[in-house]
Amino acid sequence: MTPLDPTVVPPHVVVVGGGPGGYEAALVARSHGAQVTVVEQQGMGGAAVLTDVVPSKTLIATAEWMTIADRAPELGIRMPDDVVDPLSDVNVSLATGGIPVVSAYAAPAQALGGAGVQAAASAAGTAEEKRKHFVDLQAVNKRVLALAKAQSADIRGRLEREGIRIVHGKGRLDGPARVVAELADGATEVLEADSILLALGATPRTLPTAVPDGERILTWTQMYNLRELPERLIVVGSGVTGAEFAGAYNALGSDVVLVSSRDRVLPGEDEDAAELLEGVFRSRGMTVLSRSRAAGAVRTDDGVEVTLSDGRVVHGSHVLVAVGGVPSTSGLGLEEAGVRLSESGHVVVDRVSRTSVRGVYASGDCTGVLPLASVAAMQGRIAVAHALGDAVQPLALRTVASNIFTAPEIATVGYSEEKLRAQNSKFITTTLPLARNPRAKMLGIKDGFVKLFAHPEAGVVLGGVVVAPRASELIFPITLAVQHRLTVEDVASAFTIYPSLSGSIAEGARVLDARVGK
Ligand SMILES: Cc1cc2nc3c(=O)[nH]c(=O)nc-3n(C[C@H](O)[C@H](O)[C@H](O)COP(=O)(O)OP(=O)(O)OC[C@H]3O[C@@H](n4cnc5c(N)ncnc54)[C@H](O)[C@@H]3O)c2cc1C
Ligand SMILES: NC(=O)c1ccc[n+]([C@@H]2O[C@H](COP(=O)([O-])OP(=O)(O)OC[C@H]3O[C@@H](n4cnc5c(N)ncnc54)[C@H](O)[C@@H]3O)[C@@H](O)[C@H]2O)c1
Repeated sequence: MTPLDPTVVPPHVVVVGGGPGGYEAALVARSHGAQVTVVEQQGMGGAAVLTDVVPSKTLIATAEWMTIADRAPELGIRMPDDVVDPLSDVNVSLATGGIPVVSAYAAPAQALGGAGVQAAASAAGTAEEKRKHFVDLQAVNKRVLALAKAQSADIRGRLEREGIRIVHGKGRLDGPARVVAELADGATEVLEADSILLALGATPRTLPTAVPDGERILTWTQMYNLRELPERLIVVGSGVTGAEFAGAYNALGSDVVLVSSRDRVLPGEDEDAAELLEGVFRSRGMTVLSRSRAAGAVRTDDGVEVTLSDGRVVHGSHVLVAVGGVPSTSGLGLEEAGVRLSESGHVVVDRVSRTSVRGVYASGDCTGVLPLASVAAMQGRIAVAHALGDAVQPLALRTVASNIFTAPEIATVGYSEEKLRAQNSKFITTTLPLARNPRAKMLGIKDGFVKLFAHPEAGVVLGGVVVAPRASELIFPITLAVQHRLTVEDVASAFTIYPSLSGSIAEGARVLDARVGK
């Protein structure tokens, strides 16, 4: 970015909202020489850091260890329960010299330290019952919240070090060039701005018939206050949020019922990946109620009752309502200032994040473009670059990589199969099941695949899907290929480690390369 002329008064950029759509932009504007104020009502990092991305992925990190532990017996690690019975008990003690055998769950528990997985051995009960003894949800959530708080403090510190002013309060527009911040003590502060960036984010959508009480009927932002593992968690909504929480709690040991309004979980995602995940969910004991809409939820004496629209009633100890988000755009003077909102309440923006008002930009979840932290940050960066007169590349969603943090994870980049078919594009594709990959066999991984799409004549990689543990890491070579329009030959000719999961990506590229031009 070109720095501003130091002899002129720097422009004042006011950012409303300190999530990824706001704070990244603030840093860019500052590095460009602008005077920058961020108005944030909750905490720096926004919902992404305080309630959404960071806490959910931290919780999932604990759940992931439990999933890994599930594979342990197949890898030759014996559970104390396998050996602790009246006859074998003595043998075990002798064989280990009297030292207690480390539980299959204990290895991850020790590595996790304070992450809430305990190594207590249970002599009896189902797998789920045993897990409950191992997961100390209070400790898990304590870690989750502490990590989120620390991350928020890090971001705040970084912004302050860069000379960005942070105003703790609720911002609203007063015309097209002024933000009024309502401060915690009831006072207001008026901020005149040369450019305004609205990075307002979204909040959980709730159903009027299932009002969250923070104890039994919960939104995802309230899940981290749970002190004990829910006996039976009903998750309403099988979008990414619902699927991630359902998978995590299932792995932690809750009995989970997933209420999915569609034919399959994860509507809009790669069909094969979604089907595989649903199969894995079911095989792990989760109940998936397909084509089932929740009509409402009420508390009972000892739990909750969710009524489905067809009249069926599902009983549980807790219900998580994960039915999407609502943009935080109402009551902030946006329309009064001329900012156009869509019917859903999202701020309408173009590809350089301009709203309908000159000098007012918007980024992130409040725009509804693609609700991902990475996209929010990119929109924010583009917005301030444009506002400060720099040359910008309009937002291109073709190369966005995303990941669903279930077990296995589902990572995608580039064109999806659905999109390629919908636009009648010519493409070739191949799917390599991970079960055939030597490293996967060694690791005991059976569920997953690598799928690639390429142009049939040019051989250019158009997109890909990886379903695997840590698919979020494995997708990167495909992202590079899509970003830089590499061909399947380029990918196939690069060395991969033997044995490695990424070997399947190169192998897939080789399969497609053999078909290019045929
Ligand atoms: C459970 C869950 C998990 C997710 N996991 C991932 C993931 O793994 N990876 C990923 O890329 N994305 C993930 N997302 C999506 C991601 O959280 C969002 O795309 C991202 O938070 C958007 O950033 P943002 O800056 O637009 O909004 P937010 O992060 O919501 O931040 C907006 C901020 O603005 C503040 N604000 C709003 N109005 C005002 C006002 N009037 N005045 C002052 N401040 C205001 C809010 O309090 C908030 O702090 C997840 C979402 C959910 C729900
Ligand atoms: N790992 C990640 O990157 C990640 C994680 C979570 C969320 N996100 C982002 O947040 C966005 C929103 O995801 P989300 O899952 O919160 O919302 P969503 O809108 O994608 O999914 C909500 C689901 O709930 C269903 N639903 C609505 N009402 C229902 C009812 N009464 N009964 C049963 N089902 C009902 C909808 O049909 C939909 O499938 C995603 O598009 C994603 O980009 C990303």
